[in-house]
Amino acid sequence: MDDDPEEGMLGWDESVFRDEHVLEIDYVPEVFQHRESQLQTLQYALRPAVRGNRPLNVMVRGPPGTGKTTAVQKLFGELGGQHGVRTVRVNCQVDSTRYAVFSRIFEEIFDYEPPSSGISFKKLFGQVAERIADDDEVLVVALDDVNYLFYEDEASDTLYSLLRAHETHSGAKVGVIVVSSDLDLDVIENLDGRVQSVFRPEEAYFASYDRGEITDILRDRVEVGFREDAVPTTVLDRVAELTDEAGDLRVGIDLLRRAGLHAESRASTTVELEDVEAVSEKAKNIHLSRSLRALSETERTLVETVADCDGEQAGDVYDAFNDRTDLGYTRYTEIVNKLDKLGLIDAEYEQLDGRGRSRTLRLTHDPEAVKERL
Ligand SMILES: Nc1ncnc2c1ncn2[C@@H]1O[C@H](COP(=O)(O)OP(=O)(O)OP(=O)(O)O)[C@@H](O)[C@H]1O
Repeated sequence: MDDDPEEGMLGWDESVFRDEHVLEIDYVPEVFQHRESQLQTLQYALRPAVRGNRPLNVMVRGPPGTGKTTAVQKLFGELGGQHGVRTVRVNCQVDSTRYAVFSRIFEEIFDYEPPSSGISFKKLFGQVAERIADDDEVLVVALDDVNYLFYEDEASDTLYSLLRAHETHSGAKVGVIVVSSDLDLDVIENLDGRVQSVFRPEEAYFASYDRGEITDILRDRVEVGFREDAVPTTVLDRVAELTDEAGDLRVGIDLLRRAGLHAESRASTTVELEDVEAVSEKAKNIHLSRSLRALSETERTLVETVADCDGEQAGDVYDAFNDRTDLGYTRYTEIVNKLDKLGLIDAEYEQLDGRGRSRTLRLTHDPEAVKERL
């Protein structure tokens, strides 16, 4: 029929997907390949907790999309079933002060929010510490995206309170996992001496996946997420290639989902290369959003400034940045280098006629797409 609204689409009951949910961003995968040594480090550090003792602290680092949060979720899933262990994951982008972190821990422990009428930190802390000491529980706190606590200058105080809880409440045993994708942030060096002496974490480094690893991981997703034979190897390989270029596994997972939806929209029961190409720009933006989200206020201001002065020389961009922030040239150069390393800008030296060399700053993404996400 000419005017059939479903013409050109798969029917509502047909799909390329077997379980689309596994391609959603908050899905915790059943199979977690290529992170064995990192999981071992975490297990080694947390093992004492299962025996009722204070665990070792851990610092989890590595570029975006390398499985850091997933590793913590998997481990907490296992530990949460153990008697006498309490695990709490705090997203520090949402809870970026010591008070907010402890409110979140309070809520997890008591199953209700602390009174919003503003109880003092001392009281909030006291109730949390008393409860775990009384229940003889070991508390393991993961501070995910811990860089936000540093931006707010709350990291030392937060860690200090967590790691020294036993001094005011004997029997309160707490271990901390800090998670950060900010590779420039030297977590330890930025802490007060009084915290450094008690923190001393084990390190678990999550390196970027190589092309083969990306393909393995995406193949697992395809197997559970798509109907048999819906995604040919050529398509999987192309998705892996684009994911490798973007350097973030999220891009690959999003690309698979979008390509599947695109195939359905043209009434195909198999995903083809044309579906991948049609959605690849959109999928890359998921990495852009994630990268921008992890930046501090000042770093974002510089991204915005570069968006406004795209292709201009570093000195001119600095003048515009300085107008907005009042920051000096040294700090400016540090941020330029960081954004360059993160792949958000290209800072390339160019020869100026007879005037030596200067860096030219360009965004690596479309300035409008960047501004929309700031
Ligand atoms: N080894 C793996 N196997 C299966 N899926 C994975 C693996 N590593 C990462 N993923 C998937 O990739 C996505 C990003 O992973 P995750 O959030 O754990 O990364 P991250 O290192 O914490 O990133 P960020 O630093 O940006 O927060 C998630 O959807 C996750 O399911």
